[in-house]
Amino acid sequence: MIAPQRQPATETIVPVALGERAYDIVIGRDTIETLGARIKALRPGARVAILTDENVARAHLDNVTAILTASGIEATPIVVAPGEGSKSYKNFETVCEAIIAARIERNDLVVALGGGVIGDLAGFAAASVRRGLDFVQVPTSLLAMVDSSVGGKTGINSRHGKNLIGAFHQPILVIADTAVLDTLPEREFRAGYAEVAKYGLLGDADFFTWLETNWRDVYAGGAAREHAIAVSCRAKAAIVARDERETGDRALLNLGHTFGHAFEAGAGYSQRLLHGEAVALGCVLAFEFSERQGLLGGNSVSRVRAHLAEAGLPTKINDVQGGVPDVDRLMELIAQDKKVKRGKLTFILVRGVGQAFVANDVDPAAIRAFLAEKRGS
Ligand SMILES: NC(=O)c1ccc[n+]([C@@H]2O[C@H](COP(=O)([O-])OP(=O)(O)OC[C@H]3O[C@@H](n4cnc5c(N)ncnc54)[C@H](O)[C@@H]3O)[C@@H](O)[C@H]2O)c1
Ligand SMILES: O=C(O)C(=O)C[C@@H](O)[C@H](O)[C@H](O)COP(=O)(O)O
Ligand SMILES: [Zn+2]
Repeated sequence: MIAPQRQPATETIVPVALGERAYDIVIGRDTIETLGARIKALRPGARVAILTDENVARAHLDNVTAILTASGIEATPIVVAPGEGSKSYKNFETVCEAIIAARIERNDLVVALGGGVIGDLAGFAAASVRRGLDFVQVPTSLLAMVDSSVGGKTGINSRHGKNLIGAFHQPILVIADTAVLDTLPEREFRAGYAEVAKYGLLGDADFFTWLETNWRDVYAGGAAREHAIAVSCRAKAAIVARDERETGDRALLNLGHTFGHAFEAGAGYSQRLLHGEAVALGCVLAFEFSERQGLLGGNSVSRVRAHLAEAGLPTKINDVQGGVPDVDRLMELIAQDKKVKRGKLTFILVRGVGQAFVANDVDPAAIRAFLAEKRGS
């Protein structure tokens, strides 16, 4: 029986149906209050290491520690610098050593308290220390709530490209407390919205239409925001449940990412271009490229561009602070994408809004010419 300290007003539970690796995503205001009780119910007697970053620690670490302490759970905090640069070999070592030093053992847990950077880093450390520790995701950014905390992709970046070192390692629980978003900077919220819109673009035209009408309410908070988070989590959970390790249509979740990841790497994994911003731009380019390939007509491209731009996201290469690398470097980065097989490029292309598909063997010359035109070189 789970007895939370303070009962959240409403909570939505989205199950991720992965057999013996199944878990719940618990969504709603104040759901973080249930963290201690839920951990106790899932892993009685476990101690935890909480990985977080400096910004999230300032806003939420004391509260989370108090919630765990109230349930009799001993917690050791590990705090890293904020930002994409923290998904590095150096931090991976620091975090693994800190988990080991805290004597987190196989019956214990790692808690990822933060955005996608913390979730990816904590998950990879948990997958690796003592050959695998369980972990809990407590996402604190919109992006982490709708995407990175779900599905078990964990990892760090390489100079050759994004997320090239990592593991599939599912969390045992995800607690997405929407109240935590009250402290999230606006630019970060907008970046997370790109991944929300992605679900509409890749497979749910009605959701995209709903977002076109209701996005301001999603930004404002309240019921529309919780609805958008729940729809996104349901979409991701369904895809992950049928293709956990991306042997098939999980790749749809990569819409916009092949272009986007190359731009992020090109920006040195810096604040010049956030992941969600790169995804927004990448989605527009995926629609434009698909149109160029004769795959879609009508007003889809202008619709997608207009919506993402009005939501405050970059939609043109010129929107990237400091620009993007030259085409040779972009093609080098794209060649390292994890979807590449024997040198053949895979892109997620579209036949319309909500109609994405996995295109294998996309002509590199066509991508190169398209990028050269788009960056004006
Ligand atoms: N594993 C996956 O399936 C998956 C999916 C999507 C993205 N990702 C990864 O996620 C990362 C991006 O995640 P992100 O956008 O959350 O970035 P992030 O983790 O850098 O967090 C964004 C920023 O907001 C701050 N922050 C987070 N929550 C806050 C809060 N509640 N209050 C105040 N500040 C807060 C952080 O300190 C950081 O500065 C990328 O590395 C991307 O590759 C992974
Ligand atoms: O969960 C997935 O699968 C995704 O592709 C979600 C993406 O939003 C996310 O950015 C993911 O980390 C990208 O995966 P990668 O395999 O291209 O690194
Ligand atoms: Zn992403």
